[in-house]
Amino acid sequence: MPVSLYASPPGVLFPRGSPQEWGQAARQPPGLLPAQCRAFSNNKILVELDTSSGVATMKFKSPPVNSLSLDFLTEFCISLEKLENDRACRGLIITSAVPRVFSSGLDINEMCGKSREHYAEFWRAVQEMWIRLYSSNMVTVAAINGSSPAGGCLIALTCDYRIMVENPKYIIGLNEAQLGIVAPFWFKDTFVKAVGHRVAERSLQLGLLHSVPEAHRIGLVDEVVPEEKLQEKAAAVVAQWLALPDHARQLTKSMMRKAVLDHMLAHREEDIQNFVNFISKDSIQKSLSMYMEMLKKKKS
Ligand SMILES: CCCCC/C=C\C/C=C\C=C\CC(=O)SCCNC(=O)CCNC(=O)[C@H](O)C(C)(C)COP(=O)(O)OP(=O)(O)OC[C@H]1O[C@@H](n2cnc3c(N)ncnc32)[C@H](O)[C@@H]1OP(=O)(O)O
Repeated sequence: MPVSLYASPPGVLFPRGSPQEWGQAARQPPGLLPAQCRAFSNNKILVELDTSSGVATMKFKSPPVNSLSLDFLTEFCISLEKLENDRACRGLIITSAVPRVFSSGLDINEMCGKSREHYAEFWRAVQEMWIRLYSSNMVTVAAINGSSPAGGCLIALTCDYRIMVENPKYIIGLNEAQLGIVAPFWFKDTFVKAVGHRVAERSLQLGLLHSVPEAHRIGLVDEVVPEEKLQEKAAAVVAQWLALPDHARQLTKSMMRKAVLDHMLAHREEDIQNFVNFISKDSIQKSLSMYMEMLKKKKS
């Protein structure tokens, strides 16, 4: 019997009315999926669950860069909840179906020129995503097949294990400072838990985006593999972790993560207010607009 880490995650988020057909298996033409495979999908995420191994693969499919918009975060949380409640699912591999990008992090458009109410709703969704993934009973592995700045890196850090594809063009890190914004305390805590205080402090203050070998060296990713080996390696890692009795692994995970999770849950409302006040400042809005301009110019 799985042990519930946080039996009923402090949900807030789910949208008024549910526009998508979420919760229904995708209507696959017969024969496309093996009998032991179930799938569900929405606009931004595809999930395939292999019921024989108990492992689901979640693929982000929101081009061009899998940015974490409010819609994306909502769909992400709904799919996590669905898997968490499915007794057939014990492990989760998170990866991208968009070439060269795992996730570009929070959608900057959600943080520019919107109302305070919108910022609060958006930030609550970001928190919810992190709470659900960080407290998940499932074994979670990030199969990072592209660049993964800021919120994208946070998703990877929140998993139990990170495997990244070796590619000289890919980068990963919490680069918030480069945008003139500040990684909140629970991003920082998650990062510190993975790489240690000194490495995290330097990386956060400088807003560093690390190459894949460097990310491996500092412990930000656990393993580096060629692209063609990624899925096989991720499956092997999940199988290794799932070989342990669920209750022992889950209680250990809960114990290791409790302090960080409790700290966040205790300061959740305050954190939303901090975010809203911070992001509403004219100077921060200007920094974000300039950053978006810079991204667009880089292309031309
Ligand atoms: C003291 C109290 C503190 C309280 C807390 C306060 C604040 C905390 C606040 C926020 C925390 C935020 C965390 C974040 O996640 S912020 C987001 C940071 N993300 C980035 O910096 C990534 C930017 N993107 C890239 O570097 C590249 O796009 C990437 C390497 C991912 C891919 O490169 P590629 O060359 O393939 O693609 P591009 O041509 O650059 O992009 C295509 C297209 O997509 C747009 N875009 C990219 N990233 C984002 C994004 N994060 N949000 C929105 N849009 C994005 C890009 O502008 C291009 O658009 P277009 O030109 O085609 O229209």
